[in-house]
Amino acid sequence: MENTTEGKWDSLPVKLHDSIMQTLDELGFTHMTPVQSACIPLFMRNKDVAAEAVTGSGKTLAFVIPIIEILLKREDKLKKMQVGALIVTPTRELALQISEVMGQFLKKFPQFRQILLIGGSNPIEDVEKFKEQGANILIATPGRLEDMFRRKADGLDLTLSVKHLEVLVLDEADLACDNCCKCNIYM
Ligand SMILES: Nc1ncnc2c1ncn2[C@@H]1O[C@H](COP(=O)(O)OP(=O)(O)OP(=O)(O)O)[C@@H](O)[C@H]1O
Repeated sequence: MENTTEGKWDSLPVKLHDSIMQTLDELGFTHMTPVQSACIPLFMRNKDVAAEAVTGSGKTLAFVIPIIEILLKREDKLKKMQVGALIVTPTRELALQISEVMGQFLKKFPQFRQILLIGGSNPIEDVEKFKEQGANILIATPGRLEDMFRRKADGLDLTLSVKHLEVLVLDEADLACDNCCKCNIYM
């Protein structure tokens, strides 16, 4: 990537976990992109962050890394059905991409489970998967997410699971709100 001019990862004011540094090394990502060096320190100090950056500027890692760091720093470890982070993204393709990146990093953190909740499959399969494997990080498109909140009768109480939420990411929020007529967010 061309635009990785913002210093090495170890120049961040907060030290990243060794396993994250190792994964970055394996990926060959020696330097941060501007959006990463701007967002990661704020995120890790639990600030609200709104970032606007062009496609391909490395936004995904700017929230994937802090999510893992924030969940690692929790005093009460997340249990199987406790969701600590929710990423909402407008398209299935974006959700898949984020899940792949998250998966690369979670290989070294087997204590965390992620689940991808997107349309195009039978929602009952998602309910069963969630109940069976649990999930601490949700990556979802809005429609399927809303569906999952209505599955108490099928044995999934998502409202209860998200009581432990620490991080909410609205990826491509402008696009999501352009497409969405179900909520009261106006931009
Ligand atoms: N620090 C880095 N060094 C080198 N490559 C990187 C770095 N961060 C991300 N990349 C790579 O750059 C590409 C674009 O990153 P990413 O998909 O996160 O961008 P984005 O801003 O989220 O794009 P989009 O708006 O399309 O979602 C990916 O292939 C990713 O692996």
